[in-house]
Amino acid sequence: MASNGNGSVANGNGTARNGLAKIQTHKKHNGICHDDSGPTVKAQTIDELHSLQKKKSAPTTPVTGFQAPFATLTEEERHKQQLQSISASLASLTRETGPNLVKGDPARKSDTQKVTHVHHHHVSTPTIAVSDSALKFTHVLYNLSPAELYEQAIKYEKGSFISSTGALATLSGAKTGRSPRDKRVVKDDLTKNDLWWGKGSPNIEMDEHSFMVNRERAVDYLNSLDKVFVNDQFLNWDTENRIKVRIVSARAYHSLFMHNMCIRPTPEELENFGTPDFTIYNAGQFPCNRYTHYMTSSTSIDLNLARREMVILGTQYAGEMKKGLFSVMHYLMPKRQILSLHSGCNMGKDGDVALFFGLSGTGKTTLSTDHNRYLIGDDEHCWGDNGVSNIEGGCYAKCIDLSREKEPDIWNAIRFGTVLENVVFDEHDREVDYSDKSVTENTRAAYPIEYIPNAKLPCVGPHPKNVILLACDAFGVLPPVSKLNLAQTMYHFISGYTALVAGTEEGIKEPQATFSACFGAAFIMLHPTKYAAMLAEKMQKHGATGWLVNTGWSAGSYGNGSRIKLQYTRKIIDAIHSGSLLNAEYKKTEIFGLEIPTEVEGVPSEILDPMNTWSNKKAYKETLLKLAGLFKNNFETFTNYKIGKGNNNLTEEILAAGPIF
Ligand SMILES: Nc1ncnc2c1ncn2[C@@H]1O[C@H](COP(=O)(O)OP(=O)(O)OP(=O)(O)O)[C@@H](O)[C@H]1O
Ligand SMILES: O=C([O-])CC(=O)C(=O)O
Ligand SMILES: [Ca+2]
Ligand SMILES: [Mn+2]
Repeated sequence: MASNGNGSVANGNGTARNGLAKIQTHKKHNGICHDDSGPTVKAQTIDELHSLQKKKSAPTTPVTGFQAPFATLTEEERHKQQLQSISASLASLTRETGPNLVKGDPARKSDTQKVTHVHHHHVSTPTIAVSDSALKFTHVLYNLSPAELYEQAIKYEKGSFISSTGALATLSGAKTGRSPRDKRVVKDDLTKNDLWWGKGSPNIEMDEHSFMVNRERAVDYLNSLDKVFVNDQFLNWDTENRIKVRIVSARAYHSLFMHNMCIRPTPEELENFGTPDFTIYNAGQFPCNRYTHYMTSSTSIDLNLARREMVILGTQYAGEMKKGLFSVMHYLMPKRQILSLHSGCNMGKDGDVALFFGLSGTGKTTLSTDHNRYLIGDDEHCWGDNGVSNIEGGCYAKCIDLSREKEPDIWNAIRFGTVLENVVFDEHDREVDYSDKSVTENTRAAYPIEYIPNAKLPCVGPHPKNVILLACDAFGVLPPVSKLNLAQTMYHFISGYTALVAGTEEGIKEPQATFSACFGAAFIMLHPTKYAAMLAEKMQKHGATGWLVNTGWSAGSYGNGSRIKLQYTRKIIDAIHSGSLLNAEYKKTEIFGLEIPTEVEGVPSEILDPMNTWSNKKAYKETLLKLAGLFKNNFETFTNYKIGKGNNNLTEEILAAGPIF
């Protein structure tokens, strides 16, 4: 076929042979057609073009004078120090030479060339490599940004996808929740008298040697990889009691999760980071060795307080890192007379602070995320002499049955940067189906706290006015709200009650009572009475009021009744915050002796006394007695302990504040 010289194929009369109009192109006077007439790119080769795309991050540390330890160093020296610090973290403790570290992605040649001369800190003069691992390089991906971590996850981690709203949807593997029975704590001269051991304690002992075996296993695994992720971040918004943490992990998912959940350092803070106070080695893809003493499964989460280290083997569930660090805070903070709390926390416009205690799934995140109040944090706090501070830099919300209408702020936080764990989505449009439990019921979203529009930054506040204890009572006999005196607050705090529903699919199942001291027995390190005494002292000193809120069932147990509407629970919480509930009219319930209001604005009065909502009064009474018996049995282990110092009679009052029948 002939061409007419300007590139289009046509017959002589301006109409293409198939009858379509002739394609008009710009005709330059020399008769040559150009692809376009716009400005051209300032590159001669494709590599050059790509190099234009990214500009170097701006230098972050202004030279501020001699108070900053790194200020006199060149950027290159600073990088070298950082790498040496990381190399020290990753060093095997049994070999002469540590890993050779390189900053950057091994897939990118230009990154690799940046720093190839940094060697292990032990090695100042060249030595003969004694093992193959000493010959290879480990690439360190240090404090990557969410965008970089997305790229890593999507390129290299199966099961990573971008959801329709921009979140990173991923899978945590075989474990979709924490493994408390696989937690081990090194028992040594330091911890044997300090910590809570034995019945009811979450601290299952291991010896130092077994810890080192697991540590070496994790470090060798991590060093065998082409690359590891390193996060250097902070815990605790109270800057005087801030802890520097380093997380070494093998997955971009883990790095992004911790980026969101810990406090993110500013570039300046990062450059002056120095040596971490605590290090996590997350080798979760790799199992522990069951021939190792104290190992009872392939999963082990090991805490060594003396070494300030934690090792994770055999579970990729990211919550282990979050809650592992929380355990560390439960040890370190009380030593400084600061109370660590498994609670949410928010603040009203007038500065009134509320704490929300409760076990998993009782509503800490849901109820502390309140559009009319400032969010201080959703899960882990400290209460010290200056007030409260959040330990974390992010939130970890349950997603099952999440709806835009009921929880708009959480819904809107699920966007670019958020980690979405174990959710199910449409294969084409990536719309998440929050009702789908195919992978697990424990679907989760981890997002930075700034994603909540009314987050209080920095996340600190004054002393709490209200202390709200949340229980999801699947028996349906606890009132939706009761006002507690101090002894009752302590009784319920130490009991740490909630009821879970065993099986949600196969029809009616018996609810199961869970008692977890301080609403967080899985994370506390000292005896529960130590935390209880501190809470009592602080509540008394600052005049805080205690409340018990049942976010669980009404009008019958699970199977007959139904969960109290979130809308009603929110009204109850509103009335607590505003102070109006303090002045309501109260009556006392039988057995539990709880003070219940007769009216709450926006809540049908008949549901305030659970007895009214049960059609079968006999069944109500039986269930109430059954639950009271469970409380009594559980509390027996605490009857031999004294709460607080001196000859106060709080201990007796607390014992008397339980159910009487
Ligand atoms: N009346 C209610 N009050 C509070 N939450 C409710 C209520 N009814 C249903 N829910 C649901 O219960 C769940 C409460 O979970 P939430 O994430 O707040 O738990 P959590 O206490 O923060 O636990 P975790 O410590 O595991 O993060 C949410 O999915 C919420 O939608
Ligand atoms: O730790 C987790 O996996 C989630 C959580 O907040 C809890 O269980 O209290
Ligand atoms: Ca939560
Ligand atoms: Mn929690």
